[in-house]
Amino acid sequence: MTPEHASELTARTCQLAPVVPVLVLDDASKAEGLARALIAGGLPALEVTLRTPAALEAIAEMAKVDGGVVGAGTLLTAEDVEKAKEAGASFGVSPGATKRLLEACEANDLPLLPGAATASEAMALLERGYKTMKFFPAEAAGGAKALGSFASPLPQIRFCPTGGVSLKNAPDYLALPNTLCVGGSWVAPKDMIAAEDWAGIEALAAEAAALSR
Ligand SMILES: O=C(O)C(=O)C[C@H](O)[C@H](O)COP(=O)(O)O
Repeated sequence: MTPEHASELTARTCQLAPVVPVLVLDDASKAEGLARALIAGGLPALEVTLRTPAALEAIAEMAKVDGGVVGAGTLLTAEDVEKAKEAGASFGVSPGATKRLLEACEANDLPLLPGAATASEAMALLERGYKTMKFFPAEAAGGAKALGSFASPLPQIRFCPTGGVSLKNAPDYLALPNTLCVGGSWVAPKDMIAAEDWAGIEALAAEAAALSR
């Protein structure tokens, strides 16, 4: 998969809703209920981070749920890419970008939303053909003000800011010309997942889905 094609596909995924939930699952048995709640609330694109032993099984469970598009987050290695693809991930997300990771995603046809925090990192990805990127760590890297400043010199790049994004500050990012959506974990709190509070999570999702772009 070329970087250009990957960016077209990840841009489409980012445009499904204003927010892409960033999910950390410790128990794969919660995956289906969580996916159904988020999709019912209006957030079909789901990023399951590869930070727990349950993550790959959770991706496989979520991939079976109609109406969703499940991706793998926190991709760090070529092995992560291969396992995520095998589990049924439709896209990948990474906190940064290395040559090996980019090569693995391109070779395994996994559309990647690669992370970038600076103009130089964004330029290096652009040079390779990526035009849709994650701005991470968003708040720590300067927030909406910093991301907005990329729009003039780098107008061809669109971003999904994640890292410290919340319902409160999401509108600042979504108002930017170079932001497609935001990513955040606030819509699926660990305690609500553990309690299987699917109605509560659906309500958080609906609140996020109502954010205007
Ligand atoms: O590791 C990745 O590939 C990521 O996607 C990083 C996550 O987007 C952020 O860690 C989410 O940050 P919070 O929403 O503040 O919890």
